[in-house]
Order: sequence, then structure tokens, then C-alpha cells
Amino acid sequence: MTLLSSHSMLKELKLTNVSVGYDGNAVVKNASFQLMEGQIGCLLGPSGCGKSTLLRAIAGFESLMMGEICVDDQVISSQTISVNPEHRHIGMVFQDIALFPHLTIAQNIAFGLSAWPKEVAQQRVMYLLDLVGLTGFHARYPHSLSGGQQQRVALARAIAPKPKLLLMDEVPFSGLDAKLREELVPDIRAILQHEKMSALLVTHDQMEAFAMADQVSVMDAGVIHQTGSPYQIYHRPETRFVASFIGHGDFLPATVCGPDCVHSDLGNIRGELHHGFADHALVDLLVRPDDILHDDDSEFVGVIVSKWFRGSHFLYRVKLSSGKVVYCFASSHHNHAVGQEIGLSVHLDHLVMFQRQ
Ligand SMILES: Nc1ncnc2c1ncn2[C@@H]1O[C@H](COP(=O)(O)OP(=O)(O)OP(=O)(O)O)[C@@H](O)[C@H]1O
Repeated sequence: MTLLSSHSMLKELKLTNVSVGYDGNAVVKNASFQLMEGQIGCLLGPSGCGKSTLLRAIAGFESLMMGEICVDDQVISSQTISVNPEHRHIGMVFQDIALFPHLTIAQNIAFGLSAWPKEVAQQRVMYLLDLVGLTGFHARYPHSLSGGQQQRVALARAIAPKPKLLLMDEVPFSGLDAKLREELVPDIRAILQHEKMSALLVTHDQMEAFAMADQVSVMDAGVIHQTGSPYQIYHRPETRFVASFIGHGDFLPATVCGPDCVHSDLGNIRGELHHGFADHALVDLLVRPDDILHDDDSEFVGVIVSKWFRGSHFLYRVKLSSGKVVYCFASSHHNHAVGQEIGLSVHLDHLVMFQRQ
């Protein structure tokens, strides 16, 4: 089997109808997506949906039941082909960091550089220490570093040999407190972008996915429902699962009443239509908290059933006359009590709807 050429950028990772499983049972079914040069992709989905299994198949640790995985037009996995993991030039950061405790930070980072000329390897280590903000830490040992610093070393170690693609399984964020995660995510994105490295991250945390990724593939029960930018999957979800998994949202029963209009409990709602439903079709309209605003002048009302103060605004849960409950945003000056009736108006740019269930 030919070795994939190293030290060149990934042009394209392409998965076509990939099925992977255990003991003959597919846990990932028909997965297809592409990741292009320099992009950071993310597999996002609930626990057990098959994200790690798909990542492991790309790394070469699981064989395919169907389909193929190509890197730069070369098949690296299919039913008949399986390039060895060590020949794929794919780096991996695992769920537990697993730095070598008996090696210094410099030796940890240099671990994959044994075939490099010593001086070049040393320069690369120093460059990476600087890049991940750990200049001067080269002679320290992992136990003397904080969790966040260890994650940075693990990242430096994984990208040191300049893999074509970096795979990250729930890391480098797991086990860190929320504040540290928030700080580390943009740092890691910046480091990967600086290195022009393509990467694929696995997470069940959508905020992490949004902060890190250019492209998100939303998975459920082994199936990729949609691949798109964070903006697309939030604002243009293509399936009910994506619509309800990403962000807060409610489905408001509605009836199509024109080319860009539906009728609902909250009156006629206008917006760009995407699904091409016929007039009078019964649909469920996706409404996000920021789509429904408190409006004293509106003829449509609801009763507050719960509320959260969010500093700049209140988030209310409001029951409509039909019994349907929806979220509603209000500026933090509009402090209403639970049980109070408030006016509501809907503001949507585009209508995301699914056939009524
Ligand atoms: N080695 C294995 N043998 C048999 N079944 C497995 C094996 N590894 C994973 N599975 C099963 O495959 C399914 C997908 O697991 P996977 O770890 O890929 O999901 P995941 O989305 O990464 O979950 P999490 O977010 O919890 O890590 C699960 O039902 C899991 O129990």
C-alpha cells in the first residue's frame, strides 16, 4: 500500500456512504461528508450516536462495512482497502490526554519526530511551545502543569509531525472546568488556523462545536442528518432532529396560507419559505426564543408559566390560548410575574417548517 505523502496539506477528506459497526451491526450508517483544506469540522450528536466510531474509522482503527473514505483522492478505507493507521498521516488527540509522565514537555512534543533531523525537530518543538503559549516549559514534567496546559502540550504533540488531518475526540476540552474550556476553545482554533491544519472534532456540546468548527455534521442514531456551517444548522435545519437538537426551539402548529405566510395561534406569520408546502398544508413551524418577542401592542397574548433572568434580557416560557407553550425574549426592563398575561409578536426572517406530526 502506498504511503500517503507527508508534510503536505490535506486537500480533501471525503466520506461516501460509510457504514461502520461492531459484530455485523452498523452503528454508523451511510455517512457522507467532505472536509476541505484548512477546515475545522465537527461531528456533533448525543451520546452513543456513533461519533467516536466514525472518527476511529477515519483514523483506521475500525474497518468499513460499506462505502469508502478518501484523502486527496486516494482511498484509505473501503470494504477491501485499509491503509494502516500509521501510514495515514492523521494525528489524533484522545479523550484522556495521556502525556508520557516520565518525559519532559519537550520530549513529549518531540515524540513523533524521531525520524526528523535532531536540530529540525528541536526547532519544531520550540516553535510549538511558543505557539501554544508555553515558552520556557520545555524542561518541566507533565505533573507540574495545569489541566489546560497539559491539553496544550497534547495538542502540540499531535500536530508536531504535521499530520494532514487532526482528529480530536471530545478533547482537548474534557475534564476542564467551564471557564477554562471557554478560554481554550478559541485558542485551539487559532492554533489550528495558524498551522493551516484541517481537523475533525467530536463533541456533544453544541457551543463547543459552534466556537470551533467551520462545518458541523449533526448525527443521531448513526445517521448524519445535516452537514453545514453553524449558521446553517441553526437557522436552516433540514430535519426535525436538527431543529430540536440545536438551540432552544418549539414547534408551533400552523397552516400554510400563501407563498410566504403561515397562520398560527400568534396570527399570520410572514417569512421566506423554504420547504415548498402547498396552501392549507398543516405544518409545525420552528420558533426560537429570539423569534417571539414581548410586545404590549400585540393582540396576541400568552400567560407566563416560568421565567429566567439573563442579565440583558428575560427568557419567558409562555402558554398560548391553544395550550401550546413557547419561549419568548423580553428586554430586562420588562419584568413580569409568572401567571401574568403578556402580548406577543413573532419576528421571523425565514420559515422553517416540517409536516405536522
Ligand atoms: N467496541 C465496541 N463493541 C461493540 N459496540 C460498541 C463498541 N464501541 C462502541 N459501541 C457501541 O456503538 C455505539 C456508538 O458508540 P460511539 O462511542 O461511537 O458513540 P459516541 O457518539 O461517540 O458516544 P459518546 O459521545 O458517549 O462518546 C454505542 O451504542 C456503543 O455502545
